[in-house]
Amino acid sequence: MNLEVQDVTWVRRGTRVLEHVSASVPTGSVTGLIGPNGSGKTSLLTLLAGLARPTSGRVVLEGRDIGAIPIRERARIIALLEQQATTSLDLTARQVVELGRIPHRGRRAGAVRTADVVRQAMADADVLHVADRRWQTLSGGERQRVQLARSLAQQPSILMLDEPTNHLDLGHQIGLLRTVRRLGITTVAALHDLDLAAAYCDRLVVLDGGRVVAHGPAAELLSSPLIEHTYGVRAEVEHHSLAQRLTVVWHP
Ligand SMILES: Nc1ncnc2c1ncn2[C@@H]1O[C@H](COP(=O)(O)OP(=O)(O)OP(=O)(O)O)[C@@H](O)[C@H]1O
Repeated sequence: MNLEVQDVTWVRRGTRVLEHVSASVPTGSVTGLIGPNGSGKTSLLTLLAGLARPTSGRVVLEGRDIGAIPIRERARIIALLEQQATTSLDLTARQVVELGRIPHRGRRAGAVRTADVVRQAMADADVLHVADRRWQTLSGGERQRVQLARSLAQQPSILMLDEPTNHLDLGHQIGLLRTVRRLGITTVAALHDLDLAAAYCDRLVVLDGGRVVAHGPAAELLSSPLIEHTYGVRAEVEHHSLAQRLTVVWHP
């Protein structure tokens, strides 16, 4: 599923939160959105997920304007894991994950057993052991992983993740991004951790002030000038020979 942002500008309540943004999300790739707080990452994910319309420009999914795709059809294609995903309902973790199956309800073609899909999604997100716990009793990291399982249960072609590693310990941060890579779903993830972004993304798009200031292969894009210019932080970007990836060493 090819997804493209074409010269998008979005004005929200008088603020220009995205300006002339163009980007493409190649099928099967993991694209990282990086940039400082308020640079427009969540806004771009919101438009990519078709949850709002840009002021100008287009978001195009397989040649169709995303706004023209009916909500239920869109929900079978795209899952969005929001930054503060929550539920006010008194549900168990498993029931929260089952909500991901709603867009597929009543469909006979290729019917799969909901219970199997839900179990697999919970295994992938490492939350089977909390399946029967009430949502409200889960820790922040457990909730985050249950919401990931809910997105995976949606069986989307495209996965949007807004700061998915929030609340997660180091092992689960790595585990989540490895899982996403292993599943091979086309993914767009807003990330703050530049080491993780360099290690697990194929491509990076760098936003600053609502504009794309750099984009390219994750293995090459990060540099000292880019980090200093974008984040106002002096840092060295080194190739770690043992880990075989770029690492960012910042100066105090
Ligand atoms: N509903 C809204 N109405 C008006 N402006 C908004 C709205 N939501 C966000 N903004 C503004 O849009 C800009 C981009 O916000 P956005 O949440 O997309 O940034 P972000 O890069 O995801 O930030 P963070 O890293 O802090 O999550 C910010 O200036 C923000 O204040």
